[in-house]
Amino acid sequence: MKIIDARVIVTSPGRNFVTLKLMTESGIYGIGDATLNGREMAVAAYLEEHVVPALIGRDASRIEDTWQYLYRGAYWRRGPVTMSAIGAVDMALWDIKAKAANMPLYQLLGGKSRERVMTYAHCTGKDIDSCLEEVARHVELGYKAVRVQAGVPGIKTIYGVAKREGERYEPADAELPAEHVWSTEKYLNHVPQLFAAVRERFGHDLHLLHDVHHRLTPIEAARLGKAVEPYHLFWLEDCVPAENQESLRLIREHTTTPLAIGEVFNSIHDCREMIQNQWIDYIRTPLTHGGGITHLRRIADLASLYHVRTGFHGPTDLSPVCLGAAVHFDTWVPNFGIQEHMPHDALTDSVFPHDYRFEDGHFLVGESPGHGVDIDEEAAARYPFKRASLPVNRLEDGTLWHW
Ligand SMILES: O=C(O)C(=O)C[C@H](O)[C@H](O)CO
Ligand SMILES: [Mg+2]
Repeated sequence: MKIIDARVIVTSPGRNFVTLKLMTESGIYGIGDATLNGREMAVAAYLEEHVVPALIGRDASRIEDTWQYLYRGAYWRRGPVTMSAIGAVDMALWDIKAKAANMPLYQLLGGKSRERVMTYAHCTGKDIDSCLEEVARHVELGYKAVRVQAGVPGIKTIYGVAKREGERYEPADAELPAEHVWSTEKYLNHVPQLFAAVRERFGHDLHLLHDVHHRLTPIEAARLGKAVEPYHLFWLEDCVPAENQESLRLIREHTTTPLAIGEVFNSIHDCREMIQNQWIDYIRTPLTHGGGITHLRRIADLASLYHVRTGFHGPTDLSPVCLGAAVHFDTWVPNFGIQEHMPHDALTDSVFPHDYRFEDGHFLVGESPGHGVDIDEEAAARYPFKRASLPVNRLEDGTLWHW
């Protein structure tokens, strides 16, 4: 079954998405998500200029060979742009293979390991009280797990908290990077109070998560991990920037708070040491940025040997195509932990019709052949690309810090 055509579709129904559509001679097509927030056009150009020409005429059924061809064949291995491009091709090829087999993707991966996929929502508020209201609202919606982030007194703009009350949080909120000011001390003093308040009101059954968003040093992360131990977090996420995998060792030696990391990783080599040393509990690399199903399967298998479970990144800046494929992966993968869920808005959902469903705090996988997500190209064409950038962070003295 030869690939006869490929289209890179850039659309912005509220925010930017890059989608790869591969057409085969049999009429079956596959869809892959190639969205890299704030750097969308780099992946679109990589696909259009360097990948698509090499795909035409290839056998769509040779998924592994195509993966190796694009990875080894580029000579320049790894990196978010390369791996997102490969991820989109891989996702589209698995979609084609599953459609050709007339099976939902999870069947092709090995069938169901579970009936439903636990997911967590984001609860944010400008202060602790409004955050508690958001937790109450999400408990009401059925969520069994929530990520809790609140404004910190003395910090004007903080990761994870919407600009205005009632608005959705969107990190890429300006054409050029907005500048935020960060104070580690103010943050570290505040977070334990937030979790004390959540546990006091909601008890210990609800799973609680928190995203540090790479802002601490290892010893500061160790301090935070210890401070929140009484509140039994499901995980503490991205507590340090992790180019240096060894830095996770120190944190691990000091705290029993479970650690999740990896939403900015794109290869097994980014997390190999931390998995093999059991310094983390959850690996978050998503299908799009991590080279697709073929590569994430390899990461998940390695992780399973060391009691590390998956907790895929699932923000609104990955398209419903990535989320749909992830729900299939999550339904199959034996060492599943949790799936992030930042709901897309109705406009995005209308551009990407899908058959996964949310019910009672879980995703339910669809039964249509493939990964169950499509793109309405006519609708997509109505929303042209709009440049949007992620913010940068500075310490109070002006030093550029991690955002
Ligand atoms: O969802 C999360 O855990 C994030 O950290 C979201 C990121 O800030 C976002 O995807 C950046 O594009
Ligand atoms: Mg995160």
